[in-house]
Amino acid sequence: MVPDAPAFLHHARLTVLSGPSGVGKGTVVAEVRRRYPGVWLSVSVTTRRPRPGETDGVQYHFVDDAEFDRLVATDGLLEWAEYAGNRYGTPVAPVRERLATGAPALLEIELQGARQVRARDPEAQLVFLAPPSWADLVSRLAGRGSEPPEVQERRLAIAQAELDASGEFDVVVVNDDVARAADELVGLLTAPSPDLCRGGAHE
Ligand SMILES: Nc1ncnc2c1ncn2[C@@H]1O[C@H](COP(=O)(O)OP(=O)(O)OP(=O)(O)O)[C@@H](O)[C@H]1O
Ligand SMILES: Nc1nc2c(ncn2[C@@H]2O[C@H](COP(=O)(O)O)[C@@H](O)[C@H]2O)c(=O)[nH]1
Repeated sequence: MVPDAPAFLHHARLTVLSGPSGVGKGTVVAEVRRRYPGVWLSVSVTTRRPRPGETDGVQYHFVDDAEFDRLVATDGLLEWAEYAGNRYGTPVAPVRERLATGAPALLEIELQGARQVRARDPEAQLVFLAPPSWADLVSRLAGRGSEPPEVQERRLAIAQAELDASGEFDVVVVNDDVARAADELVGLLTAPSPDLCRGGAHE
């Protein structure tokens, strides 16, 4: 039987997983959730069109520009960014509700959003997923085949800047192997926050 979540997964900490497009964030998170279905992942809103196989409300909430504008104007997003011609954002209410229960929350977002989360919540744990090499990243993005070559080029140009910023993150996990990277991410999700080790933020 697959356990719902590790018994020690009880610290209300926000973890952000970031990294260049095609590095394998979605794949590694899917492996973590296959093992532990109780690991909670925020569902972002995006103005990007769904890919074949994507379902509204599962991978993303797919919205139009007017709805995205409305969410920004009403402070409905914890963070948001424009990325390769589309907008993406994290609905704030579900994250707040999740953390209020004392359980951890995971976001899978790009660099600008990770920076915004850090500014709003300095306790958040920022994890950068890196490819073993540039050539691996290029071949993974191409091999996924979900974007035409010109969009892949645009994403790879952004990826270069994202890799340069990996030093801003608390931890860098190399996705050389999905199962191994998932092990590492589970360890990070279940690690007590440094603040809790000191005795709590609100004393
Ligand atoms: N460790 C790995 N070794 C080889 N291939 C991998 C590995 N991890 C992921 N992949 C493959 O790389 C491709 C991209 O993975 P994935 O879609 O998870 O990336 P992503 O970082 O979530 O991308 P995006 O940010 O664009 O959503 C997929 O085809 C996936 O199967
Ligand atoms: N800042 C945010 N970035 C997000 C969010 N949801 C996803 N993303 C990132 O966007 C890119 C592209 O995603 P794709 O699904 O079009 O390949 C990737 O890096 C995602 O991690 C979000 O809510 N905020």
